[in-house]
This record gives sequence, structure tokens and C-alpha cells, in this order.
Amino acid sequence: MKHYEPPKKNLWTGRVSNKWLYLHEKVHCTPLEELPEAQKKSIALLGYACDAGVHRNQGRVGAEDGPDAIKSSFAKMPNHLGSNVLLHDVGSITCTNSDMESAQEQLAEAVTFLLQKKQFPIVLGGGHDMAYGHYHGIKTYLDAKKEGQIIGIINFDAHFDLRKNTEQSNSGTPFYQIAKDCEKEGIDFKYLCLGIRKDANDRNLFQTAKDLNVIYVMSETFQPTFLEEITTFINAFTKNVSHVYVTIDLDGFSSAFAPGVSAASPMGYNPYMVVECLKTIINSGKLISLDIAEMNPKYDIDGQTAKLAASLVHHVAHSISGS
Ligand SMILES: N=CN[C@@H](CCC(=O)O)C(=O)O
Ligand SMILES: [Mn+2]
Ligand SMILES: [Mn+2]
Repeated sequence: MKHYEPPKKNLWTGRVSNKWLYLHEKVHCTPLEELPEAQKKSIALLGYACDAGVHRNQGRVGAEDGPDAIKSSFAKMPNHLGSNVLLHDVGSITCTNSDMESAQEQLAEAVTFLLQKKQFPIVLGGGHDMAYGHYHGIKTYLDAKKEGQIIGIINFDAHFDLRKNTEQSNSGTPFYQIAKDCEKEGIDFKYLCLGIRKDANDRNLFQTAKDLNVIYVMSETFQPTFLEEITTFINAFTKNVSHVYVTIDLDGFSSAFAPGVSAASPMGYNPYMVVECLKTIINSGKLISLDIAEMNPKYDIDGQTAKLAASLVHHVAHSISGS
């Protein structure tokens, strides 16, 4: 694999207990080609070390170092996963500006492979162009089953990322590309966005969202006061799909929590909103795969964005495995 980098053991350091008290003691650094089929619950962390899409989208680069920053922050956290749960770091997909599309294809192949090996993939980015590869990896896996599965995408984000890829694809175009692929195939585009900001999406983007029947909750409504209504929205959405792909763009959080991104959101939302929604999604039993996008260590302060991303991974890993 041209764009594949095996796991780096040096990211997995922290306090030593010799009793698996910390996640760096729990993790297995397993290159993709050595990954066995899971016999019990197994989580695979895969990086998308690429900011070419952010660069193409006129954003601030630095997200190619995002996956490593999240992994090394996660490594130091306490491990509450039971002995019946496995955790693998399977390395990263890398890319350069000129070959982002082939990196997305390799990401798709890697995600399909992880699902075939009965792993729960958590992909860490990297620009949000990651979503195009991630979605297609899930789709290829499900299509092979020939059971007519419907993928619902839930995106926690300040942005729709529905820009038209008329010239080139980038970090702002992945969901438009997916919508066009769905149209070609004659299948519904099922896309729910949580945390959309009016001051971060132009009129054309709102029009595209309307044309594509996108369901969305604005950032000012994505607040604890409306949690009950939002939970109802999520349940209605998950009811009509067979599988849910969750993508979390860190730039949807207030920059008070997540300064380490390309396009910061001073008026963004609170992490607890996302955690509450994740509980609802996980309870549906339909979550197939998840990613965290746009981690940019270059603009982080005291590693707090990396730590926020790592906390989200911590929550999901423990929650899906009942630990
Ligand atoms: N993935 C990010 N997409 C945003 C970036 C906005 C910005 O750079 O200000 C978008 O294209 O809308
Ligand atoms: Mn965004
Ligand atoms: Mn995004």
C-alpha cells in the first residue's frame, strides 16, 4: 500500500503500572496485514495523516500530524476496557497534495478490510476529506453483503462540507461527493448535521443542503436546553437506516474547547452535547464506524484539542464495548 504507514510504538507511552491500568499498556501495535479476525470485541485505531484537502480548501495546514497527537494523548489515559476487549493501533494512511484521491481510496480499502476483520474502526484525521474515503469503505463492505443496507451519516460539525467539487475535491466537499454518488446509484442520501453555524456556511451551502434534503440542527439550538428534541431527531434518523456512520469534526466545538483546528468556532458547541448524542446513537445499536476529523496540533493550546479528541475516543471505545 503506497500510502500506508505501520503503527509507531513510540506514540504509546505514559505511566507504567504493569497491570493494564493505562491504554498504552492495553494497545497492540498491529500492522494491517497482521490483523487477525476478531474473536471478541475489537477496536482498531487508524490514522488519516493528510491535510492536502485543507490546503486545497484554503485552510490552515497542520492536520497531517493530527492522528499521532490524538493517539499519544489517548495512550496516557486510564484503561477501563475489560480483558474481553481488544484495542489495536493499525497505523495511518498518509498522502501528499497531488495524490489525495488515491489516499482516500486506500483509506476506503483499509476501512473495508477492518470491517471484514470484525473490527470497530475509529479513524483519526486529518482533513475532513477523510469522510469520502471512510464512507466508501463502509459502503463496499456492506454492498458485498447484498442485503440492501442503508447508511445514515451523522456529522457533528460547524460546516455542511457540501461544497461542489467542480474543480477539485477538498476538505469542504466530501458530503457533496457522497450525495452525487448516491444520486448516480439511485439511492437516498441520508445526512444529518449537528451544530451548523450560519456565520460559517454561505447561502449557496444552505441551498445545497435544502436541495439534498439534509437534516440539520443549528449551533445555537445544539444546546442542552434542546437535548430532548435533538434526541428525538436522532432516533427518528437512525430508525430509517440500517447502519450509522458518525463523523466528528473538531471545529464544531467552541474554540474554548478545541483551538487546534483549521477553522476555529468561538461560538461552537459544548463537548457534553456530543457525548449525550453519541449515547443515543450507540444505544440504537446501528453504529458501524466513527471518525474524528480536523485535529491540527499546530494551533492547539496545551494539547487540549488532542485531549478532547482522545476523550471522545475513550468514551466511544468504552461505550461500544460495554466497559
Ligand atoms: N472542512 C472544512 N470546511 C470548511 C472550512 C471553512 C473555513 O476554512 O473557514 C468549509 O469549506 O466550509
Ligand atoms: Mn468543520
Ligand atoms: Mn467538516
